[in-house]
Amino acid sequence: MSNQIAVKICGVTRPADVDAVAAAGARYLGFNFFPKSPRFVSFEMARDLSVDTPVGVAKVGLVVNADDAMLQDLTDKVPLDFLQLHGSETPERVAEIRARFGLPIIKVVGVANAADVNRIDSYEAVADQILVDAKAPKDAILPGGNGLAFDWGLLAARKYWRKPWMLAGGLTPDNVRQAVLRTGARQVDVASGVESAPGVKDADAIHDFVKQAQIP
Ligand SMILES: O=C(O)c1ccccc1N[C@@H]1O[C@H](COP(=O)(O)O)[C@@H](O)[C@H]1O
Repeated sequence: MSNQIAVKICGVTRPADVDAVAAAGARYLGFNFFPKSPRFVSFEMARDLSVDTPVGVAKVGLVVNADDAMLQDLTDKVPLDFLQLHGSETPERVAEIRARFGLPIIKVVGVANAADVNRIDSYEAVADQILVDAKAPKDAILPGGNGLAFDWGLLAARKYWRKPWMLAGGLTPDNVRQAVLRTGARQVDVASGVESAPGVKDADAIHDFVKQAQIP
């Protein structure tokens, strides 16, 4: 039976992580190309991990305000299914990347208040999916992957967009069920919440997360 709530496990770095993601029944895995992340992988590492990834698991490349040269090199070297834009890319830049590199785009919008939720509207026409994440604190080194949740109540009035969307930010095996029930999300994404240490994925936690995300 396929999982009704699609799960993305972001920031895999080892072949064992790919195996754990596939065994748990997650729909997507993410390779993180942001150099300051503890989950960073080189293009070569991601290409090797891609070979191990079963066809039923979509490979997402996470980049932050990447320029065309970086994206060209990335898409030449790594067989990705999606690009996840986790920076301050404008709707115009999202449309440009989508047209130039020919991959579906997951655009991340960081949310801390109702105005941030309204910003999602401007990306609906240009992105293939929206990822609603907690907005990173101003002094944070990472624009995501900080294990911070936002007030899910902010989505109460506006959780139905025309494009598929994912919920992210501080999700764990312990809170993902509540998050799905509170927000109506059909897709969820996690990085730090399934790790034993920053950048080190835990197979049991991945399994638990995917299981807990499913509403009986
Ligand atoms: O995980 C990272 O290191 C990271 C770095 C830069 C941008 C985004 C990053 N991760 C993404 O952040 C969200 C939420 O992460 P968490 O579950 O709260 O740890 C997730 O979408 C990752 O894709």
